[in-house]
Amino acid sequence: MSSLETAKKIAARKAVDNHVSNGNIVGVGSGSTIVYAVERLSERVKQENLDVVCVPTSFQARQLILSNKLKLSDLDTHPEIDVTIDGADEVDSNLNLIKGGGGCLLQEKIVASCSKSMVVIADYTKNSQCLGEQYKKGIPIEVSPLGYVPIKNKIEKKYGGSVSLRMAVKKAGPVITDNGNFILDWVDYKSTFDWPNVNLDIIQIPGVVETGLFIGIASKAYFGMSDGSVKEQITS
Ligand SMILES: O=C[C@H](O)[C@H](O)[C@H](O)COP(=O)(O)O
Repeated sequence: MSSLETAKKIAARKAVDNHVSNGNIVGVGSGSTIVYAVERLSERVKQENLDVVCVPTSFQARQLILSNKLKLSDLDTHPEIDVTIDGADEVDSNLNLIKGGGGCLLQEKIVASCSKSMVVIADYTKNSQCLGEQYKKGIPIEVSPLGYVPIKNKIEKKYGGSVSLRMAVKKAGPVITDNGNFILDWVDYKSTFDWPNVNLDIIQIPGVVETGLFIGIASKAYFGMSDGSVKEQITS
């Protein structure tokens, strides 16, 4: 296993061990790091006979829950979640996040917003001082297909940088999210922006469904480090 995968795994396992207990409703994030968390959760459920219910944040998360034989639920049945564990593309020093590199940001944000706490799991490359310092693929913005060109133009005109439609790799055409929307990726923005205000402003543009900026949502992050240790970060 590469040092990056080991870092993801140790962060994920520690978060599950520290934050999940018997009777919990757990929000299950998306991406590659969450795979290790679900594996650990499944181990603990078997070993400790835990009664845990899982609410997915994506089609991928749903499949992971099912393939690990965990109890699957949804927000209709469990609108209040004890803890959501999820990955991130970048985490700044205030625990503000960029998410949505895998296109799952909308459901992730809804589930996180229904949770008493959101715990982030990531490898050491995701840990930064300010957003945009490490992650160069841009801030994902989920939009209604009808409005993607005017939304792109409005963001570029007001804030600069460059906004592009995310294209699929194994299909000729755009990426379609689990919710039937498009994803715009915004690069070359100023890393010194006032992110809470920029986020609120972008969400106001008609046709914007959600942004991958998670501001003031996460309460703790676990970073797997290259030396095999796990760094814990909380909000100040
Ligand atoms: O859309 C994807 C999600 O926001 C992921 O949680 C995020 O991209 C981090 O993924 P990974 O754990 O693969 O780095």
